[in-house]
Amino acid sequence: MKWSDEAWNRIQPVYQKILDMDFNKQLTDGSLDKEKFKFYMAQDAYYLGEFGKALSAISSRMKDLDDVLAFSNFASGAIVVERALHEGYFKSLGVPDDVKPSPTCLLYTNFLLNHAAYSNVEVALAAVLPCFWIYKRVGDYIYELQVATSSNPYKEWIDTYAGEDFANSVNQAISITDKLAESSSPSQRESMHQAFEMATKLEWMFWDSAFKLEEWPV
Ligand SMILES: Cc1ncc(CN)c(N)n1
Repeated sequence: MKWSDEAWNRIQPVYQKILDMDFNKQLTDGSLDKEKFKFYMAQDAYYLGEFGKALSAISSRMKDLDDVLAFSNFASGAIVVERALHEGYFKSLGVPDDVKPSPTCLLYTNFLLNHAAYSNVEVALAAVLPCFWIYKRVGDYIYELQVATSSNPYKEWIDTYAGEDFANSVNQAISITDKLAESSSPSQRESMHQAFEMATKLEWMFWDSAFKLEEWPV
């Protein structure tokens, strides 16, 4: 069985919880409170900048030049989206440019940067993979359900992750991760699973923190 098939099976309980989240249900039917979406957008812009740096660090650690190029393209793609959020949603929603990360956002981005810098590269790949794969699956799921209510104010955001370009990046990231997993030892493959599962939980926490408008306790 491919590493990615095993990984996807192992995260099913958390993935189902993600589909069931109020944030995603309300985004789908368009009833999500604007403040929550605004909070999410601001945090996501911070997240994407740090995610771009993690992808860039991973790119520099790859051996195969095609993989260096792929991760370097993913990194620039993340930063292009971050810039577009500032130009688009930040202006239309009135989000200030200097976003301070929430506790969950900081936890998640530091988790990714830490793996990108210090873990074996295949584990670093497994840590960033949910950022691609879960968004693709959740994006497709929301897209399918929202068609009936095309007046949804969040339609533009929903369309972003249901597009073909993103699908190609996701498939490429999965197959590079599988390739590295094939030449990894059983214990390295297990470390990859643990990083993948932890990042999946952090994805859940990221949506949850936006729904709660999470603040620093002190
Ligand atoms: C938190 C989060 N995770 C993943 C993605 C998709 N790259 C995102 N925009 N934001």
